[in-house]
Amino acid sequence: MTTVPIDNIRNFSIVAHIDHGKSTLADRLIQITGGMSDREMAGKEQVLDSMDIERERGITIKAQTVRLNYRAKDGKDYIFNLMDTPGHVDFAYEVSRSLAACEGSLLVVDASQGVEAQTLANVYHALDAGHEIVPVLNKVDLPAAEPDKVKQQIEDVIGLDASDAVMISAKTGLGVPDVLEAIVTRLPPPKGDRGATLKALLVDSWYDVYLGVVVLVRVVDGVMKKGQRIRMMGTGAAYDVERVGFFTPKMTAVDELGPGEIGFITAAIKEVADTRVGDTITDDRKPITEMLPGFKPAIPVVFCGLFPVDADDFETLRAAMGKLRLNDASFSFEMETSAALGFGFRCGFLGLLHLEIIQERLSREFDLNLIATAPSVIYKMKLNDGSEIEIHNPVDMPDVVKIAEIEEPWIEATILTPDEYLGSVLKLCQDRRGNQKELTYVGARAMVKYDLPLNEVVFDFYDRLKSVSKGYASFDYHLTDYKPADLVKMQILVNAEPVDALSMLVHRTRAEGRGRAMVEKMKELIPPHMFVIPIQAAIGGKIIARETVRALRKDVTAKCYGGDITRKRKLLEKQKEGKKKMRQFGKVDIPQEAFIAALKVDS
Ligand SMILES: Nc1nc2c(ncn2[C@@H]2O[C@H](COP(=O)(O)OP(=O)(O)OP(=O)(O)O)[C@@H](O)[C@H]2O)c(=O)[nH]1
Repeated sequence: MTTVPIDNIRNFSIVAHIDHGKSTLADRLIQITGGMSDREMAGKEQVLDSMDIERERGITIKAQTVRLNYRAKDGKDYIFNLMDTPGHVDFAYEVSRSLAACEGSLLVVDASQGVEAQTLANVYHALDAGHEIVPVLNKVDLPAAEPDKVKQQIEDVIGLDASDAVMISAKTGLGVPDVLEAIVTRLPPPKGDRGATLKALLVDSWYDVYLGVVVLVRVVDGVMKKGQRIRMMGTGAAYDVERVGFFTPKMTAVDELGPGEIGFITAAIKEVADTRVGDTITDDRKPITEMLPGFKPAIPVVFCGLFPVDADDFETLRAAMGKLRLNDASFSFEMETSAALGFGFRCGFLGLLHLEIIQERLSREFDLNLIATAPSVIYKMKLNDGSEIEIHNPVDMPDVVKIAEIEEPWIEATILTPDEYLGSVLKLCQDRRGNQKELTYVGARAMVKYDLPLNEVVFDFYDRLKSVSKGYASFDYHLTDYKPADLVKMQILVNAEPVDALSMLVHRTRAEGRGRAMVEKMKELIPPHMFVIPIQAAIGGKIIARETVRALRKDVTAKCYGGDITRKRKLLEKQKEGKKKMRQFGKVDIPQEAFIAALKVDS
């Protein structure tokens, strides 16, 4: 294999709002440049995030890269490294680190939809990474496409020159060859010195069942070779490189990667945790002294407890979480016990979507039936003795008399919505204690910026936003700072006993509404017992809402008149099955649905 001159390399990402056609375009580029045969492509839509790769890679949110060969109109051969980036707000961190390995981005905007919240968020990440950007208007085959309007939006809202935007239909293939030429002529090649000592960026790493830990690298200077002894500067660990290669998207082995190239290496690295994303890799024998800028670690911001419905599943749950964590260092968990729910885990996530993905995978792939407690954010508490603590589980909150001040995290949210839903969107943000910062228009759509407490967003904000805007509003956010807040710990008492899994920190002004909604939901879902069950919401000793489940004597076998014994047994079996989905709490059986419903209520 001949080495390619650095000037003939182009490293780029595709940034877009969800559904604007990023994966479809990536597939087209792979197909045209011959990265996969038509047969391989057929029936395998969306190569970049297809289910098999998702399975192989363990998790869809991981960035990955594909190398493409392209002979341009100038007659020269180019190498493209196309780096995939996740689209969702929770993974902004992963987007930034993928972008750090490239010099340019294709900004894909659906010409029938226009600029959306994540178009903005992602393009700003690309600009922050110093990228050259080529705007691409997709879906021009649709009758509703309005490319001229969308070009204007890109200029007005983002401030990018869109006069040379490439017009394409990733679906039909129209205009896609122009994208390939634009990559060559409008994106810059990487810079790097082949003769210098090895300096490479550790972009990502994951566990592969056959190869062990695979590390994705971007070589900046020098050459990464098979057999070379490398050193990870951040951790200080040294390894002998065993394999070097790239993805086409199939794994292809080579002897070396030169400056500007992106590919993978394997070495005898035991665990993904031994690699630090953003670390600088150098030659162990003559190490460089200055590290690359690196990244801030992704820190969990949303926490919740996950408990198996069936206590016997605890070990299975622990093993399943361990497996998921292998390829997702931003997911954290530690053991937790709850009087109501038994043994489980306190888990940390990058955001609500991340939480949903993990929960969904635990139940789908590991067949686990789980109860999740109310999501919580990290609160900072200043205590009267001058110390400061961080609380991410309401159960750990110290006695109120010891607390001098509580601070909660705030976010800045950007929401784009068609004008007709603006009123409802503003009301939703206002109800969630938001402060409006800006209201402008992007074509016919309103763009609002709100400061919101993260604590109010973790409670079904996405769902509410979608429902009040009939799915048309788009949303993006980033954390800003901590602000003092008048928060109280609200408890739910069933039969006069607090259910720890349902305690939460809420703003004082919102406590009564939420407490009322929760007890009402619980009342509907707790079946009548042989005694009266009071359900109360309380702050400290003060009851703020109350409902009562009336008593009922329920004899399921009474109907059988003592006659048919098999029928009687069947009924008892059935009742036992029903019981399995219940949590025994004191003398009361609370069905799993009651926990879920109580935590989902909106007030
Ligand atoms: N009509 C038309 N539909 C397209 C075009 N490009 C993509 N689509 C469709 O738009 C939908 C979204 O495309 P994707 O490629 O999955 O979008 P994405 O941006 O990768 O979305 P995520 O993977 O969710 O981030 C799919 O149903 C595609 O078939 C196009 O040029 N024209």
